[in-house]
Amino acid sequence: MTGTITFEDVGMCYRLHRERVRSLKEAVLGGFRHLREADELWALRGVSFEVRPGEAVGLVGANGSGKSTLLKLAAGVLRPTEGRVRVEGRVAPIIELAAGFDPELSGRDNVFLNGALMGRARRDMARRLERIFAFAELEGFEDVPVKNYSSGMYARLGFAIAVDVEPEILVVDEVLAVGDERFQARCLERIRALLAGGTTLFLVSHQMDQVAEVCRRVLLLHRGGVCHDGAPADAIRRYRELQGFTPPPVARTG
Ligand SMILES: Nc1ncnc2c1ncn2[C@@H]1O[C@H](COP(=O)(O)OP(=O)(O)OP(=O)(O)O)[C@@H](O)[C@H]1O
Repeated sequence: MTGTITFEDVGMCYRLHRERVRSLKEAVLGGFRHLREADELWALRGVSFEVRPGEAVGLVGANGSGKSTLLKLAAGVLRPTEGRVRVEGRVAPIIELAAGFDPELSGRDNVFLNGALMGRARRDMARRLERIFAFAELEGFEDVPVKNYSSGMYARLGFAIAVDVEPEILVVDEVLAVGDERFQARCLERIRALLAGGTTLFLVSHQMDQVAEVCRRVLLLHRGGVCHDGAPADAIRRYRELQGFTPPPVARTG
């Protein structure tokens, strides 16, 4: 069904190349060369779940637990080493700053580039240009190469493009944290409007209040596996337990 994301026993293994200096004896005998060793790192292993059309699912976990890797698999940017990822519907990924952007090109040309990456015709994107720059509040920056944008401006443009193309699945990685508070509020408002229209949302965030506000279900990742899948309050409590974190007491007034 359109808007569905299915992971079946998914594993993702990265190859890491590490440089190791040989011992003095090895170096003298073999010449001063660095030895390259290939190590495997399983960022995800045995991950299975299904996100149904119109669901708003949060993804939380400590740094390095595999959240971005999981989103990149859902967005089709990565292919799993093992298992199966099935995505039915048009995905608009807002993955990481500058993903899908060419820094040398102008903001306008990057809109066309991003549109093409999401399978949109140039004519279609031309029709959307003005609205995209208006939502991003970047009028006047259409012809500036995006390498001269600030990180917040990048994030604004990326978000504005993704939400304008009416995606069936919106995949959002942490970018909301980059925009200023007012822009974050506008992004959340737009996300809610898309959810009301039936868009599926997959959201990574370290801001637990944001996750609890937008999502009805949360997956908690721990060392590359899903260790909780359920109501946001329970997942957030487990997450904090795993981190050994107790939120500070709320200050009382009056
Ligand atoms: N391109 C890559 N090559 C090698 N290892 C990688 C690559 N990308 C991620 N990793 C490793 O995979 C693991 C999971 O990384 P990932 O970025 O998915 O975590 P994350 O939960 O999104 O972290 P964060 O909260 O810091 O963004 C980490 O150990 C990381 O070092």
